[in-house]
Amino acid sequence: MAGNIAAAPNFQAWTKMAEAYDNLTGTVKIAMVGKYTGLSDAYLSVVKALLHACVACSLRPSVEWIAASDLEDESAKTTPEAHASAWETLKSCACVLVPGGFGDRGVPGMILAAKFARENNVPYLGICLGMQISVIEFSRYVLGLERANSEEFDSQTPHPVVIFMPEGSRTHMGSTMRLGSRITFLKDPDCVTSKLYQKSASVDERHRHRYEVNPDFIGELESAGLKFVGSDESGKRMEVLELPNHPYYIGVQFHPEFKSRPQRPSALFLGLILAATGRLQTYLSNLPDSSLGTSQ
Ligand SMILES: NC(=O)CC[C@H](N)C(=O)O
Repeated sequence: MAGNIAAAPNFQAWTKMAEAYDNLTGTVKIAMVGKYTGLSDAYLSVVKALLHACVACSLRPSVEWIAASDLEDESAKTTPEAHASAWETLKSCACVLVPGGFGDRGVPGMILAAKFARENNVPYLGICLGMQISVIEFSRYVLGLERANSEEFDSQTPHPVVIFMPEGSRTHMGSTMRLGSRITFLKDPDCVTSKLYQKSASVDERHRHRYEVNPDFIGELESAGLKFVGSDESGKRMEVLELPNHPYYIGVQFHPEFKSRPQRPSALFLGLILAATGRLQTYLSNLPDSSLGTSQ
């Protein structure tokens, strides 16, 4: 049964990558603003996706964990040292990432982090909850809807910019949770997201959420400058937002970290690291030839 004996594994490419990583000297500081910052395993896929993207850029990631609640105004009164240090750390980073999450703890701090990134041209990637945070932030501070919120955090909000949109899927399990791989259509071939995904018109990424951007507010948000460049096949579920005229400001309802692999970094994590190090425009203008081989 010689035919069934596995060939000796070929670790050449892996060894080369590991050796290259051992010799990397440059680092990039990434502010990770979340709820469970004491539990880095809670965001393991995100941390690995950052590593894959950084290695593709010949850099080491330096992940700076910021407890979102330390950024809040309330913390300036109750824990002034933690507040000062959280802001100092945020300001020292080359980019900001707000990962997925559930529940309202830390949400006001995440909103402040998204506002800081938007106003100061700091590259930002918001994943799932992080995208919803961007929409709340933009609604409050650009549209002037002071109490804009997600129904998840304030069921009485007069401006529900993020709402529960049950799907009742016959093909996907998960009760009220929208789970699994779904196709996102990118309508504008010139948007940064489409370019990063090798000029794709659609991408297939994984989901894990209940709430979505309220379709009733899309017109108002877009007129004020926030662009929804990706949606599901119905056109009603927003999947990707971008802020044009910003070095890199992207929010995604899906979780690009789950399909990231060593040597096949997630397109959007790669974009974040390239933008954080001032290399995004060169990379985009040289596509497709200089592609770093992303995961889709
Ligand atoms: N995975 C997430 O970030 C979920 C975001 C939000 N809590 C929702 O259910 O829609």
